[in-house]
Amino acid sequence: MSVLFENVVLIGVGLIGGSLVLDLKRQQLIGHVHGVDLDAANLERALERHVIHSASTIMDERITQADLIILATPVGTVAQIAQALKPWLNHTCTLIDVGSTKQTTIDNIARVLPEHFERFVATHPIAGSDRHGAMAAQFRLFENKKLILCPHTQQNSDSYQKIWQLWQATGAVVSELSPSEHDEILAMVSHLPHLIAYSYMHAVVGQKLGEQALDYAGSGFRDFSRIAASHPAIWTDVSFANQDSLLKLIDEQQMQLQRLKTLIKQGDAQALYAYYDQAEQWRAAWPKTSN
Ligand SMILES: NC(=O)C1=CN([C@@H]2O[C@H](COP(=O)(O)OP(=O)(O)OC[C@H]3O[C@@H](n4cnc5c(N)ncnc54)[C@H](O)[C@@H]3O)[C@@H](O)[C@H]2O)C=CC1
Ligand SMILES: O=C(O)C(=O)Cc1ccc(O)cc1
Repeated sequence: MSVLFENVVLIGVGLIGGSLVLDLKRQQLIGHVHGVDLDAANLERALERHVIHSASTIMDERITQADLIILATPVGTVAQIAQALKPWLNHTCTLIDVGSTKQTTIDNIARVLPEHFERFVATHPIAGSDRHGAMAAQFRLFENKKLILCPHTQQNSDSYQKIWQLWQATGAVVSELSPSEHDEILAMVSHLPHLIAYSYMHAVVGQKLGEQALDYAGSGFRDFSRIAASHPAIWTDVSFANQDSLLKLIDEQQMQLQRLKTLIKQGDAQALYAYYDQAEQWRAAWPKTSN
């Protein structure tokens, strides 16, 4: 495949943005990568690790040369970054994001950069970890992982096709969802699980023996709580951006816990067994249909 983009600006040189440009540079699908990040020390590490070729803590005239801009910062920063980009964007530049929620980002780009909206492609890799920053960037993070594109009504087909190709080149399995479906679905399988993991840490440590209890926790607790070590900036922004879906799901979760409480209090072993058995079957069947 020939070079897809000659001049890339990566805004947010962290786990996701850094991993994406590492793969694309290795395959020579992109040329020069200029990193922009608020954190100067993080940019130093990115330069040392050859994640990016040049770096800046501010938007400047280098943006005008970009034929691809990758937005890889927490979703709550998008409107303000779009505003800062506005004076520098050339009209043929493709703009993408990698954020965990899609609707508010699409709305913000349409509002702040209306003349550029057709060249904005909303993307979301369902891959990552609880690590963050340029030191966490790694090759092949997206291989065999799902990648969701959320096309919008004004989509420029040239930008869209190229971004599809770009993600396919990382080994990701690309599919499409509408932004609203995306946010509703990801609330269930990614966002609420993170919020529950955070809240469970509070529930445990809030107990009299809580801190001591952590010394005795095993692999089940390790698996369940790993995502509570994720960066709070990401999840604070996700919580607000996807609040409609999340608030409904929190209510639903409270009802499920209430149901458990009732079954235990009633001593209804049969109903409790059936409840666990059903969940066990759904979970056991799941990896067969997932990549
Ligand atoms: N962590 C994960 O596993 C996944 C995260 N995402 C999404 O990818 C995006 C990036 O997340 P990560 O790479 O995990 O985060 P990260 O924390 O590793 O990297 C984000 C970088 O953005 C910088 N930053 C924050 N605000 C900024 C601003 N206003 N201007 C310039 N730089 C700024 C930070 O200093 C940091 O270096 C987020 O929108 C997140 O929702 C998507 C898939 C997986
Ligand atoms: O740490 C994990 O396992 C994750 O769930 C990673 C993750 C975090 C945020 C996303 O939007 C997508 C994937």
